[in-house]
Amino acid sequence: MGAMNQLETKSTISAAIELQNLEVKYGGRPAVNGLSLTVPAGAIFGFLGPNGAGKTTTIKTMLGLRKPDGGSVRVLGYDAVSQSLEVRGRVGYMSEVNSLYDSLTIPQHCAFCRSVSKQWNQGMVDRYVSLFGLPTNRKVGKFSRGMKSQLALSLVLGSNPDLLILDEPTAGLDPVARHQVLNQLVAEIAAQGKTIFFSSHILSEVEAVADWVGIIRDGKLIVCDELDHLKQTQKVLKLTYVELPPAAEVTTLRGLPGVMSLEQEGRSVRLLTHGNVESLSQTIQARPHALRDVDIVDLDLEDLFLTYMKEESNGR
Ligand SMILES: Nc1ncnc2c1ncn2[C@@H]1O[C@H](COP(=O)(O)OP(=O)(O)OP(=O)(O)O)[C@@H](O)[C@H]1O
Repeated sequence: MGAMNQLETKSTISAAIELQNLEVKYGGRPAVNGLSLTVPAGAIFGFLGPNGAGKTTTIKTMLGLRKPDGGSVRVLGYDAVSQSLEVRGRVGYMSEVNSLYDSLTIPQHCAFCRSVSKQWNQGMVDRYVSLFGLPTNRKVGKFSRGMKSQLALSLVLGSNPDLLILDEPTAGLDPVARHQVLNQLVAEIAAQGKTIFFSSHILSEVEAVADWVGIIRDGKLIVCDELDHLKQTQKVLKLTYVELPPAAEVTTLRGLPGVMSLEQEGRSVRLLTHGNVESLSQTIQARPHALRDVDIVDLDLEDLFLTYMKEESNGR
Protein backbone atom coordinates (compact mmCIF):
# COMPACT_ATOMS: atom_id res chain seq x y z
CA MET A 1 0.00 0.00 0.00
CA GLY A 2 1.46 3.39 -0.99
CA ALA A 3 1.85 6.38 1.34
CA MET A 4 -1.12 8.12 -0.26
CA ASN A 5 -3.41 5.19 0.40
CA GLN A 6 -2.24 5.02 4.00
CA LEU A 7 -3.20 8.65 4.47
CA GLU A 8 -6.58 8.02 2.90
CA THR A 9 -7.13 5.04 5.15
CA LYS A 10 -6.27 7.04 8.25
CA SER A 11 -8.39 10.03 7.38
CA THR A 12 -11.51 8.07 6.48
CA ILE A 13 -11.52 5.27 9.06
CA SER A 14 -12.48 6.23 12.57
CA ALA A 15 -12.91 2.67 13.85
CA ALA A 16 -9.97 0.31 13.43
CA ILE A 17 -12.14 -2.67 14.35
CA GLU A 18 -15.91 -2.92 14.35
CA LEU A 19 -17.71 -6.06 15.49
CA GLN A 20 -21.47 -6.18 15.20
CA ASN A 21 -23.43 -8.90 16.89
CA LEU A 22 -20.62 -11.37 16.21
CA GLU A 23 -21.38 -15.06 16.72
CA VAL A 24 -18.82 -17.84 16.42
CA LYS A 25 -19.60 -21.44 17.31
CA TYR A 26 -17.55 -24.58 17.75
CA GLY A 27 -19.71 -27.62 17.01
CA GLY A 28 -22.89 -25.73 17.79
CA ARG A 29 -21.55 -24.27 21.06
CA PRO A 30 -21.18 -20.48 21.02
CA ALA A 31 -17.64 -19.25 21.83
CA VAL A 32 -18.54 -15.68 20.83
CA ASN A 33 -22.15 -14.86 21.49
CA GLY A 34 -23.52 -11.61 20.03
CA LEU A 35 -20.39 -9.51 20.58
CA SER A 36 -20.51 -5.87 19.46
CA LEU A 37 -17.36 -3.82 19.95
CA THR A 38 -15.74 -0.76 18.41
CA VAL A 39 -12.01 -0.12 18.66
CA PRO A 40 -11.23 3.51 17.73
CA ALA A 41 -8.37 4.10 15.28
CA GLY A 42 -5.20 4.99 17.19
CA ALA A 43 -6.32 3.27 20.40
CA ILE A 44 -4.18 1.02 22.53
CA PHE A 45 -6.93 -1.40 23.33
CA GLY A 46 -6.61 -4.04 26.07
CA PHE A 47 -8.92 -7.01 25.41
CA LEU A 48 -9.64 -8.79 28.66
CA GLY A 49 -11.64 -11.75 29.86
CA PRO A 50 -11.25 -14.91 31.91
CA ASN A 51 -9.97 -18.17 30.41
CA GLY A 52 -12.30 -19.43 27.71
CA ALA A 53 -14.11 -16.07 27.38
CA GLY A 54 -13.68 -16.05 23.59
CA LYS A 55 -10.74 -13.65 23.12
CA THR A 56 -8.64 -15.83 20.81
CA THR A 57 -11.72 -16.87 18.83
CA THR A 58 -12.64 -13.20 18.35
CA ILE A 59 -9.09 -12.40 17.22
CA LYS A 60 -9.04 -15.32 14.77
CA THR A 61 -12.33 -14.08 13.30
CA MET A 62 -10.92 -10.56 12.89
CA LEU A 63 -8.02 -12.01 10.93
CA GLY A 64 -10.34 -14.01 8.68
CA LEU A 65 -8.95 -17.27 10.08
CA ARG A 66 -12.40 -18.31 11.30
CA LYS A 67 -15.75 -17.55 9.69
CA PRO A 68 -18.45 -15.95 11.82
CA ASP A 69 -21.72 -17.84 12.27
CA GLY A 70 -23.51 -14.52 12.54
CA GLY A 71 -22.93 -10.77 12.64
CA SER A 72 -20.15 -8.83 10.97
CA VAL A 73 -16.46 -7.99 11.45
CA ARG A 74 -14.82 -4.97 9.86
CA VAL A 75 -11.09 -4.39 10.28
CA LEU A 76 -9.52 -1.13 9.01
CA GLY A 77 -12.73 -0.62 7.05
CA TYR A 78 -12.54 -4.01 5.30
CA ASP A 79 -14.92 -6.92 5.75
CA ALA A 80 -12.90 -9.65 7.49
CA VAL A 81 -14.67 -12.41 5.55
CA SER A 82 -14.93 -11.13 1.97
CA GLN A 83 -11.79 -8.94 2.10
CA SER A 84 -9.53 -11.05 4.30
CA LEU A 85 -6.51 -10.56 2.02
CA GLU A 86 -6.78 -6.77 2.38
CA VAL A 87 -7.07 -7.20 6.14
CA ARG A 88 -4.09 -9.52 6.44
CA GLY A 89 -1.94 -7.23 4.29
CA ARG A 90 -2.43 -4.38 6.75
CA VAL A 91 -2.55 -6.14 10.08
CA GLY A 92 0.41 -7.41 12.10
CA TYR A 93 -0.53 -10.41 14.20
CA MET A 94 1.39 -12.15 16.91
CA SER A 95 0.02 -14.91 19.08
CA GLU A 96 1.51 -16.62 22.10
CA VAL A 97 2.17 -19.59 19.83
CA ASN A 98 4.45 -17.90 17.35
CA SER A 99 5.38 -19.36 14.00
CA LEU A 100 9.17 -19.22 13.70
CA TYR A 101 11.46 -21.68 11.96
CA ASP A 102 13.88 -23.41 14.33
CA SER A 103 16.51 -24.04 11.64
CA LEU A 104 16.73 -20.38 10.52
CA THR A 105 18.72 -17.48 11.97
CA ILE A 106 17.35 -13.96 12.42
CA PRO A 107 18.73 -12.65 9.08
CA GLN A 108 17.19 -15.68 7.35
CA HIS A 109 13.82 -14.96 8.98
CA CYS A 110 14.10 -11.34 7.85
CA ALA A 111 14.87 -12.38 4.27
CA PHE A 112 11.79 -14.59 4.25
CA CYS A 113 9.51 -11.95 5.77
CA ARG A 114 10.84 -9.25 3.44
CA SER A 115 9.94 -11.42 0.44
CA VAL A 116 6.28 -11.73 1.51
CA SER A 117 5.73 -8.29 3.06
CA LYS A 118 4.55 -5.32 1.02
CA GLN A 119 6.09 -2.64 3.22
CA TRP A 120 9.04 -4.21 5.02
CA ASN A 121 11.01 -2.02 7.40
CA GLN A 122 14.38 -3.63 8.13
CA GLY A 123 15.55 -0.67 10.24
CA MET A 124 12.69 -1.24 12.68
CA VAL A 125 13.53 -4.96 13.01
CA ASP A 126 17.23 -4.22 13.55
CA ARG A 127 16.40 -1.71 16.25
CA TYR A 128 14.23 -4.16 18.20
CA VAL A 129 16.58 -7.11 17.72
CA SER A 130 19.34 -4.96 19.17
CA LEU A 131 17.10 -3.59 21.95
CA PHE A 132 16.23 -7.14 23.02
CA GLY A 133 19.88 -8.20 22.62
CA LEU A 134 18.99 -11.16 20.38
CA PRO A 135 21.90 -13.06 18.78
CA THR A 136 21.80 -12.79 14.99
CA ASN A 137 24.13 -15.70 14.24
CA ARG A 138 22.31 -18.45 16.17
CA LYS A 139 19.50 -20.65 14.92
CA VAL A 140 16.15 -19.74 16.44
CA GLY A 141 15.68 -23.33 17.68
CA LYS A 142 18.32 -22.51 20.33
CA PHE A 143 16.38 -19.46 21.59
CA SER A 144 14.43 -19.45 24.85
CA ARG A 145 10.66 -18.98 24.76
CA GLY A 146 11.00 -15.32 25.69
CA MET A 147 13.63 -14.70 23.00
CA LYS A 148 11.29 -16.26 20.43
CA SER A 149 8.48 -13.94 21.53
CA GLN A 150 10.81 -10.97 21.22
CA LEU A 151 11.86 -12.01 17.71
CA ALA A 152 8.26 -12.64 16.64
CA LEU A 153 7.37 -9.18 17.84
CA SER A 154 10.33 -7.56 16.04
CA LEU A 155 9.30 -9.29 12.80
CA VAL A 156 5.69 -8.21 13.18
CA LEU A 157 6.86 -4.63 13.59
CA GLY A 158 9.00 -4.99 10.47
CA SER A 159 5.88 -5.60 8.41
CA ASN A 160 4.88 -2.01 9.29
CA PRO A 161 1.23 -2.77 10.08
CA ASP A 162 -1.55 -0.19 10.43
CA LEU A 163 -3.06 -2.36 13.15
CA LEU A 164 -1.17 -4.64 15.49
CA ILE A 165 -3.16 -7.52 16.98
CA LEU A 166 -1.34 -9.29 19.78
CA ASP A 167 -2.74 -12.33 21.57
CA GLU A 168 -1.05 -12.44 25.00
CA PRO A 169 2.16 -10.88 23.65
CA THR A 170 4.01 -11.01 26.95
CA ALA A 171 3.15 -14.59 27.92
CA GLY A 172 6.38 -16.29 28.95
CA LEU A 173 8.43 -13.10 29.16
CA ASP A 174 10.35 -12.09 32.28
CA PRO A 175 9.40 -8.74 33.88
CA VAL A 176 12.21 -6.80 32.20
CA ALA A 177 11.37 -8.16 28.76
CA ARG A 178 7.67 -7.54 29.42
CA HIS A 179 8.39 -3.96 30.24
CA GLN A 180 10.53 -3.54 27.11
CA VAL A 181 8.00 -5.19 24.86
CA LEU A 182 5.03 -3.20 26.00
CA ASN A 183 6.41 0.18 26.86
CA GLN A 184 8.83 0.52 23.95
CA LEU A 185 6.52 -1.01 21.46
CA VAL A 186 3.45 0.85 22.53
CA ALA A 187 5.33 4.15 22.53
CA GLU A 188 6.63 3.40 19.05
CA ILE A 189 3.33 2.34 17.53
CA ALA A 190 1.22 4.90 19.34
CA ALA A 191 3.52 7.74 18.21
CA GLN A 192 2.79 6.71 14.64
CA GLY A 193 -0.94 6.92 15.31
CA LYS A 194 -1.41 3.20 14.64
CA THR A 195 -3.75 0.94 16.57
CA ILE A 196 -2.81 -1.84 18.97
CA PHE A 197 -5.34 -4.45 20.04
CA PHE A 198 -3.91 -6.86 22.59
CA SER A 199 -5.19 -9.50 24.95
CA SER A 200 -3.53 -10.14 28.28
CA HIS A 201 -4.21 -11.64 31.68
CA ILE A 202 -1.68 -9.35 33.35
CA LEU A 203 -3.95 -6.50 34.33
CA SER A 204 -1.25 -4.27 35.79
CA GLU A 205 0.50 -4.20 32.42
CA VAL A 206 -2.74 -3.52 30.59
CA GLU A 207 -3.39 -0.66 32.99
CA ALA A 208 0.10 0.73 32.38
CA VAL A 209 -0.22 0.96 28.60
CA ALA A 210 -3.83 0.70 27.42
CA ASP A 211 -6.06 3.73 26.91
CA TRP A 212 -9.14 1.63 26.13
CA VAL A 213 -10.31 -1.66 27.61
CA GLY A 214 -12.95 -4.17 26.62
CA ILE A 215 -13.91 -7.00 28.94
CA ILE A 216 -15.72 -10.08 27.66
CA ARG A 217 -17.08 -13.14 29.37
CA ASP A 218 -18.87 -16.18 27.90
CA GLY A 219 -18.46 -14.57 24.47
CA LYS A 220 -20.38 -11.43 25.48
CA LEU A 221 -19.23 -7.87 26.08
CA ILE A 222 -19.34 -6.79 29.70
CA VAL A 223 -17.81 -3.36 29.33
CA CYS A 224 -15.94 -1.30 26.74
CA ASP A 225 -14.71 2.14 27.70
CA GLU A 226 -11.78 4.49 27.93
CA LEU A 227 -9.77 3.31 30.89
CA ASP A 228 -9.62 6.75 32.53
CA HIS A 229 -13.38 7.19 32.14
CA LEU A 230 -14.01 3.74 33.58
CA LYS A 231 -11.86 4.51 36.62
CA GLN A 232 -13.43 7.93 37.11
CA THR A 233 -16.98 6.67 36.97
CA GLN A 234 -16.71 3.43 38.93
CA LYS A 235 -15.69 3.80 42.54
CA VAL A 236 -16.33 2.09 45.83
CA LEU A 237 -18.15 3.92 48.61
CA LYS A 238 -17.32 2.44 52.00
CA LEU A 239 -19.77 3.26 54.77
CA THR A 240 -19.33 2.48 58.44
CA TYR A 241 -22.51 2.95 60.48
CA VAL A 242 -22.58 3.82 64.17
CA GLU A 243 -25.13 1.07 64.69
CA LEU A 244 -26.08 -1.96 62.64
CA PRO A 245 -28.20 -0.55 59.76
CA PRO A 246 -31.70 -2.08 59.56
CA ALA A 247 -32.41 -4.44 56.68
CA ALA A 248 -34.86 -1.95 55.15
CA GLU A 249 -32.13 0.70 55.01
CA VAL A 250 -29.76 -1.70 53.27
CA THR A 251 -32.49 -2.49 50.73
CA THR A 252 -32.99 1.25 50.14
CA LEU A 253 -29.23 1.76 49.61
CA ARG A 254 -29.17 -1.11 47.14
CA GLY A 255 -31.90 0.58 45.09
CA LEU A 256 -30.34 4.07 44.96
CA PRO A 257 -29.47 5.30 41.45
CA GLY A 258 -25.75 4.75 40.80
CA VAL A 259 -25.43 1.74 43.12
CA MET A 260 -24.27 -1.25 41.08
CA SER A 261 -23.84 -3.70 43.96
CA LEU A 262 -23.68 -3.81 47.72
CA GLU A 263 -21.91 -5.98 50.26
CA GLN A 264 -22.56 -5.79 53.97
CA GLU A 265 -20.47 -7.01 56.87
CA GLY A 266 -22.08 -5.95 60.14
CA ARG A 267 -21.90 -2.16 60.39
CA SER A 268 -19.75 -1.87 57.24
CA VAL A 269 -21.39 -1.49 53.87
CA ARG A 270 -19.43 -1.48 50.61
CA LEU A 271 -21.15 -0.04 47.56
CA LEU A 272 -19.84 -0.33 44.02
CA THR A 273 -21.01 2.86 42.40
CA HIS A 274 -21.37 4.23 38.93
CA GLY A 275 -21.54 7.94 38.09
CA ASN A 276 -21.20 10.82 40.55
CA VAL A 277 -20.02 9.15 43.75
CA GLU A 278 -19.74 12.47 45.64
CA SER A 279 -23.40 13.28 45.18
CA LEU A 280 -24.40 9.71 46.06
CA SER A 281 -22.32 9.97 49.21
CA GLN A 282 -24.11 13.22 50.20
CA THR A 283 -27.52 11.65 49.56
CA ILE A 284 -26.62 8.76 51.85
CA GLN A 285 -25.18 11.02 54.58
CA ALA A 286 -28.47 12.98 54.61
CA ARG A 287 -30.39 9.81 55.51
CA PRO A 288 -31.48 9.24 59.11
CA HIS A 289 -28.92 6.54 60.05
CA ALA A 290 -25.73 7.90 61.63
CA LEU A 291 -22.46 7.12 59.92
CA ARG A 292 -19.08 6.88 61.65
CA ASP A 293 -17.02 6.90 58.47
CA VAL A 294 -17.46 7.48 54.74
CA ASP A 295 -14.67 6.61 52.33
CA ILE A 296 -14.47 6.87 48.56
CA VAL A 297 -12.03 4.33 47.16
CA ASP A 298 -10.56 4.36 43.64
CA LEU A 299 -10.40 1.03 41.85
CA ASP A 300 -7.48 -0.18 39.79
CA LEU A 301 -8.07 -2.27 36.69
CA GLU A 302 -7.63 -5.52 38.60
CA ASP A 303 -10.28 -4.46 41.15
CA LEU A 304 -12.60 -3.41 38.33
CA PHE A 305 -12.07 -6.67 36.49
CA LEU A 306 -12.69 -8.79 39.59
CA THR A 307 -15.75 -6.73 40.44
CA TYR A 308 -17.20 -7.21 36.95
CA MET A 309 -16.55 -10.95 37.17
CA LYS A 310 -18.31 -11.11 40.52
CA GLU A 311 -21.25 -9.05 39.27
CA GLU A 312 -21.71 -11.34 36.30
CA SER A 313 -21.53 -14.47 38.49
CA ASN A 314 -24.25 -12.98 40.67
CA GLY A 315 -26.34 -12.64 37.51
CA ARG A 316 -26.59 -8.88 37.67
N1 LIG B 1 -10.77 -25.40 18.33
C1 LIG B 1 -11.76 -25.42 19.23
N2 LIG B 1 -12.67 -26.41 19.24
C2 LIG B 1 -13.69 -26.42 20.14
N3 LIG B 1 -13.88 -25.48 21.08
C3 LIG B 1 -12.99 -24.46 21.12
C4 LIG B 1 -11.88 -24.38 20.20
N4 LIG B 1 -11.18 -23.26 20.48
C5 LIG B 1 -11.80 -22.67 21.53
N5 LIG B 1 -12.89 -23.39 21.91
C6 LIG B 1 -13.82 -23.04 23.00
O1 LIG B 1 -14.32 -21.74 22.74
C7 LIG B 1 -14.38 -21.00 23.95
C8 LIG B 1 -13.54 -19.72 23.82
O2 LIG B 1 -12.17 -20.07 23.69
P1 LIG B 1 -11.04 -18.99 23.38
O3 LIG B 1 -9.77 -19.73 23.14
O4 LIG B 1 -11.52 -18.08 22.32
O5 LIG B 1 -11.00 -18.21 24.77
P2 LIG B 1 -9.90 -17.18 25.36
O6 LIG B 1 -10.67 -16.07 25.95
O7 LIG B 1 -8.89 -16.85 24.33
O8 LIG B 1 -9.26 -18.05 26.52
P3 LIG B 1 -7.78 -18.02 27.23
O9 LIG B 1 -7.72 -16.75 28.02
O10 LIG B 1 -7.84 -19.23 28.09
O11 LIG B 1 -6.75 -18.11 26.13
C9 LIG B 1 -13.93 -21.93 25.06
O12 LIG B 1 -15.05 -22.50 25.65
C10 LIG B 1 -13.12 -22.98 24.32
O13 LIG B 1 -13.20 -24.23 25.00
